[in-house]
Amino acid sequence: MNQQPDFLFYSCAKKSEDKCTSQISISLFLVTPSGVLLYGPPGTGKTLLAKAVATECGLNFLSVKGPELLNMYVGQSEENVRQVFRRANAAAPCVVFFDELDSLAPNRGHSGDSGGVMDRIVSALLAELDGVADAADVFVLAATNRPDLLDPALLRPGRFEKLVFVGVCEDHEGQVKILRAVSSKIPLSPSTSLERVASLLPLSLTGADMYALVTDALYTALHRCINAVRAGHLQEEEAEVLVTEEDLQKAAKNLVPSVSARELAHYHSLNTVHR
Ligand SMILES: Nc1ncnc2c1ncn2[C@@H]1O[C@H](COP(=O)(O)OP(=O)(O)OP(=O)(O)O)[C@@H](O)[C@H]1O
Repeated sequence: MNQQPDFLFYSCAKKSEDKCTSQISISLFLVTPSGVLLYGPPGTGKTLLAKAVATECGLNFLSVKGPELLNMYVGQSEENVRQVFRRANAAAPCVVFFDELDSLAPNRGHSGDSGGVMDRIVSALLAELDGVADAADVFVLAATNRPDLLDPALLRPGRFEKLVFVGVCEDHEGQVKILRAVSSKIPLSPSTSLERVASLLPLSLTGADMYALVTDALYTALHRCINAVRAGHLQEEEAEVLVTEEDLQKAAKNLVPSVSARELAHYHSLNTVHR
């Protein structure tokens, strides 16, 4: 099964407004006792989505970055993997989320380490995943930017059987929703139209790019405010930082998408392979 990207883009931005997305997330779990693998370019909201799923389902959330489990001492990395599952069982009902899964479970025999350490970690992970399939209230989610590097045994039934592609936003409507979410804590001038700002954006931006855009506009507004106080045009106590539409438009002009067209095409080809 492969969910369409739209639901994923909007799931975080719309979390509080639209219960429909969370219902999709919940049903994703209810229909599958196995794990779900989120894959796609960096910064598209895979981690956010995993957190949103746990929150919406009212489950505990245990997040582990793959490289954190790697250890130089013999046998310790495998033990770290087993410990994560022990902690997940203790925290059940719980979502355990493995970020950067490719660093933990590369294709066996191709990882290039001399002692076969990575192979043993993958085997330990597979054994734990098989065990978790029997535990009704521990759900496994993982994310990767490189699904092509993963050990294929991970994708077999009962393990990460469901693959979900999380791509960039491909319409301005979706971009407005993400802009709204990432600017929710920023003082925007009331006349700002996020629709007009979104209409200037290329359709290849990740959520993280849009967060960078809004932060850039905030810095411009901050500098304006500081300069006005320094020049004596404003008293410090009456200075108010307000991000205007012009600030956002300027940031939009300077923004370079973090994922190139070539990389996007590569992810789309992977999406077709895993569909
Ligand atoms: N759909 C979205 N809605 C709102 N904000 C988003 C969205 N996607 C990304 N962001 C912003 O980008 C930041 C990074 O997102 P996140 O860490 O979830 O991406 P990721 O796909 O897990 O990245 P990586 O692959 O590098 O781990 C978030 O903290 C948030 O500010």
